[in-house]
This record gives sequence, C-alpha cells and structure tokens, in this order.
Amino acid sequence: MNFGSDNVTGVAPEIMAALVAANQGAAIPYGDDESTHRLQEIFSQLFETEVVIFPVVTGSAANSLALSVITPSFGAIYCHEDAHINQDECGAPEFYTGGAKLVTLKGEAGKISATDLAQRLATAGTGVVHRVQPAAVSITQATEAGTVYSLEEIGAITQVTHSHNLKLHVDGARFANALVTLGCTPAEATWKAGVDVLSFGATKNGAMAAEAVIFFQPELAKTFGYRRKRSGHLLSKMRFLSTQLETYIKEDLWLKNATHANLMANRLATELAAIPGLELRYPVAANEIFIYLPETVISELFAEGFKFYRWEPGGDLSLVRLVTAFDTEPEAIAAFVETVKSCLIVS
Ligand SMILES: Cc1ncc(COP(=O)(O)O)c(C=O)c1O
Ligand SMILES: C[C@@H](O)[C@H](N)C(=O)O
Repeated sequence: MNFGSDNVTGVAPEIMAALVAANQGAAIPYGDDESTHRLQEIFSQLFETEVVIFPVVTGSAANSLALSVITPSFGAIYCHEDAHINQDECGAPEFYTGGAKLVTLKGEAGKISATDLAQRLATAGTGVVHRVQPAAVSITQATEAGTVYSLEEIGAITQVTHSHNLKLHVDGARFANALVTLGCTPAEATWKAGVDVLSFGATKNGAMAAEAVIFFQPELAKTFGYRRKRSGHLLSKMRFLSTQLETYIKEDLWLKNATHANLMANRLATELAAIPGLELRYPVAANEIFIYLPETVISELFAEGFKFYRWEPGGDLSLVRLVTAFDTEPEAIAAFVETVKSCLIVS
C-alpha cells in the first residue's frame, strides 16, 4: 500500500466513466465546448455567487498563474515557509509573476497567523522604492502539515490582508479535505471569509489531472485567459478537463472522496498514536499524517512493501508523512498498524 501521497492514486471510477462518455464525437476546442461552458454556472451555484473558473492541468499552474494576476513583478507574496509555492514549484510563482518575491513567515503546524502577518507588513517598506511592494498573501488549505485553517483564522488573515490593500490566494490542492473537516459551505470557506482567488484542487481527490482557478471577483479574472494561454494551460481538448471537474462536483463526489480519505487518516493516526512511544508531529485534520517512527520500524514497513516518505530523516527516529486518499482501504490501515506493532514488540 502506497501512503506516499494522494498523488499516487488512480482516477475515481466515476470520473473515468465520465471521460469515456465525453469521448464521443467532436467538440469545439480551447474551452468553447459545452462542458466548459457549463462549469461557470455549476461552480457559481456551488459557491453561491458569480465566480469565474478556469480549468488548468496542475496545482502548480493554478497557484502560480493565480498569483500572477494579483501580484506585480515588483510585488511581495507572503506565505508560510513550508508552503508548496515556496518549496515545491521550482520558482513557478516567481516566474509567472515576472519576478515577484515570496516573503516567508514561520508558523506552528504549517499555518501563518494574522498577528505575524500584520507585524511583517508593518515594516514591509510600502512605498519605499528600494523594497518589493506587498501585494498578495497565500495560504494553503489544507496545509502542507495536514492541518486546516479555521474560518476565524482565515477571517483574521483576510482582515489584515485587505486592510493593507493586498489580495488573498488560497492553495486549495486539498480544499475538499479541508471543507469536510470544517463542515461549512464552499462559500463560507472562501469568499465569505474574504478569499479573493482559489486554486481548486481535484487531482489528489479522484480526478485524472484537473485543477481550476476560481475568481470570486470577476474583474480580477480579466487577464487570466491570456496568462493561461501563454503558459500552455489552455487545452485544445478542454472538454476532457471540464468533464472531470463537472463529475467531481456532481452528486458531491468530491466530498464523499475527501470524507473517506480523512476518515482513513484519522483512523490510522488514532491507532498509531495509541502505540506507546509513537508521537504525532501535528494534529491530523485532513488526510496527511506526520509521525515519528523508529528507523527499525521504517525499514520493516518498507520491507513489507509499504511506501511513504521520510519527511525529516533523523537518527533513531525519523519524521515520516503518511497520506490517505479516496481509495485507501481499511485493510491497508490495519495491515500498516499491525506491522508497526509487531515490529515494536519484537524490538
Ligand atoms: C499543497 C499543494 N499545493 C499544490 C500542489 C501542486 O500540485 P501539482 O503537483 O499538480 O502541481 C501540491 C502537490 O501535491 C500540493 O501538495
Ligand atoms: C511535492 C509533493 O509534496 C506533493 N505536493 C505531495 O504532496 O505529495
């Protein structure tokens, strides 16, 4: 069983079936197909406001292109030091903004705080020609630590962001997992909390390769079509992207998938944390677990065929990341826990 990432999964059968069904006959290319046109209405209804949605193929593209709309080349983007846009996108945000600077903040459990953001902005050098100019804030929901911002935390961050005339971007590669945990509506988790633009993830939660940028203020979206085209993310056969997103939302498939992934993570974390000597690094709020495991246990798990990442290699203990997904089976959770227990009893 592969707990390395939710990127390792196949495609949800409902989405694969929809792709086969969409593969009939011709369709107008470059987003003028019927499925892509339906997305605007579907997602405006889902978010209870008029949104402008642009399908793209990867989360990195969604993030860096969204940031390019809200950040000038001389701008500063404030984010957590462990943010995916800072650690794992190979400079794409800096590239697509034309050179903007990521200004990182520390924060417990993968989250930045409104207080720290306000303090950093107070000395940011707004109007000083020698300094990059504050332009955007980016948070990840659910975070790279597997935690989730509460609505109050988001509201506090947006209050600071907007009081400084900045825009707030949310990296929602795992937005569905966070939404299930929050138990609120998509509107409450985004624009009603002050979010300006959302990278809406679907790939990790059942899509083949489908993400989207969602603007909650249509005027912000004016240049995005050109930016998307020149980045190579305007698919000629866009119907095969839009069909995935349509199906992902249809009959709450996205929430069912995320609910299962989160349930499996919670079960795995609870059972591992109950084993004497094992300790979680962060509270598990979505579908990612960060836990310290003895090297002897890690070796045995690898030998038994389990796959996952060492997140911070240590001495006798290493921090590992375990990620569950829509297709994680309870039997795999049980087998992982039994292997850990049997190894610890022996050693
Ligand atoms: C938090 C987060 N944001 C963005 C991405 C980027 O997605 P992609 O790999 O599709 O570029 C990932 C990838 O797993 C991620 O974990
Ligand atoms: C790059 C890697 O971290 C990926 N974003 C994941 O979560 O699996």
